[in-house]
Amino acid sequence: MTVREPCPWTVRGTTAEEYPEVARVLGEALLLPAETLVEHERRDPLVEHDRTLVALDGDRIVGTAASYALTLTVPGGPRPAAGVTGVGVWPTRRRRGVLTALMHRQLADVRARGENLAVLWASEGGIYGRFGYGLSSREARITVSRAHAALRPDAPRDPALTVDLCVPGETRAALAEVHRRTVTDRNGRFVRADKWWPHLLRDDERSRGDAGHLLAALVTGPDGPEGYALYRVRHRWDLDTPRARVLVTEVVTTTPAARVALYEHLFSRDLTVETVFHDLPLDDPLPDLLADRRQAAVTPFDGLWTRLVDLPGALGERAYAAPVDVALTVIDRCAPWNAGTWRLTVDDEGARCVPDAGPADLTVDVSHLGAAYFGRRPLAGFVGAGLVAEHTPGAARRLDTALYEPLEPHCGVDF
Ligand SMILES: CC(=O)SCCNC(=O)CCNC(=O)[C@H](O)C(C)(C)COP(=O)(O)OP(=O)(O)OC[C@H]1O[C@@H](n2cnc3c(N)ncnc32)[C@H](O)[C@@H]1OP(=O)(O)O
Repeated sequence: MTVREPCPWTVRGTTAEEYPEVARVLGEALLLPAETLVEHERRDPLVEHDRTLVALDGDRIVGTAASYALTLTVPGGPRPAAGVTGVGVWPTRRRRGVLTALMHRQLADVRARGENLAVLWASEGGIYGRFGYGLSSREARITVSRAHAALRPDAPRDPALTVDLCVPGETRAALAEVHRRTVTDRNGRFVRADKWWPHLLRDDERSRGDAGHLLAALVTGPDGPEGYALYRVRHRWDLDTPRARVLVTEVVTTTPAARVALYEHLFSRDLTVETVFHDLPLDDPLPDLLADRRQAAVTPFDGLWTRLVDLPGALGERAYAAPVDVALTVIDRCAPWNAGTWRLTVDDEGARCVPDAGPADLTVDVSHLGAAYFGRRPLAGFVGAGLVAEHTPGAARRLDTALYEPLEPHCGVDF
């Protein structure tokens, strides 16, 4: 894939005072009311203005790109990462290189901050590959009809657990505690700083849509909270027949029994016909817990895109499932410091990635290494597609074995 040369747009940082103008461009780009963005930000600040970039046409802002400083779970544990967000270009300035200019500057800034990775949720699948991002996770929407929601008799149940229905804002400390204990359970999750909660628990008319209030089902055991589910009920009657739906935005648990207690609570709401889990891990245990696993309708969707900002740093700070010694020629058109041949060695002394004179075992675009980073999108698949060149037979499989992670990644929060 070709990448434009960075175009001569001026890109600079911005300030909190300038946010209404940033929101004007971003809102128009994302088809959101700018005043809503500004109002949310005024009430519950989330934007990191010192990490927000704008592109200028004269003195007018025509493009924006921002990021959050995240502590992201990756194979081996939590690491600093840039959570890229707030990307938008004014409609009459598109396809003239504004985004390209923003992406180049942002990559350089992220690298200068010492963050080896950047991740994002893409509005469209065709945008970010050219900038070195690869789709690294798939998440799932799972729908279960109430008529077929019985769980297996041997699903783990704990009579010591209680489930209570709470106002989310009033039980935020318990939710945060449960989330904190589970953040390293899955790659792709990030430590949820306090400022995220008002956004995730927002319950105004806009966030409700045509559904009811946000509810928190909290599971508590003898030693305190063990899990929660956030959900709304969308009420419907079809003549004299109730047809409400339970819409679940998050399920977080510290034990299998707490998870079962929450599923049984969600499936037990009278007057409902089905439960829709908007974002679960692709390998969530829910289907296996059903008496008939085929009754779970699983729809995968794209999760995080990952970018190795500093390639030797990102590969060197990751944990591996097996030893490996492989030479990679890396193509990186946006981050020239990554381009060239590198030797990745994983042995008893740990992992290191250093420049190498070659010859290479594989030639790979940095976006495919980003896709493979969470250990669930094998490079062998890209070799099969003709997108990664394998010069040493078996090299991709050996690297995949080292990169392998047993669980699917799951971020769960579209930022
Ligand atoms: C992490 C997030 O915030 S995701 C949200 C992203 N924002 C949006 O979707 C808002 C609506 N869209 C926009 O604002 C703009 O169209 C953007 C930001 C997607 C692209 O901005 P532009 O300034 O037009 O991009 P730019 O001109 O730098 O294009 C670079 C290349 O990407 C391609 N490209 C740009 N947008 C798209 C797209 N949506 N789909 C496929 N290719 C695209 C261009 O064709 C160009 O290709 P080329 O170099 O081969 O000619």
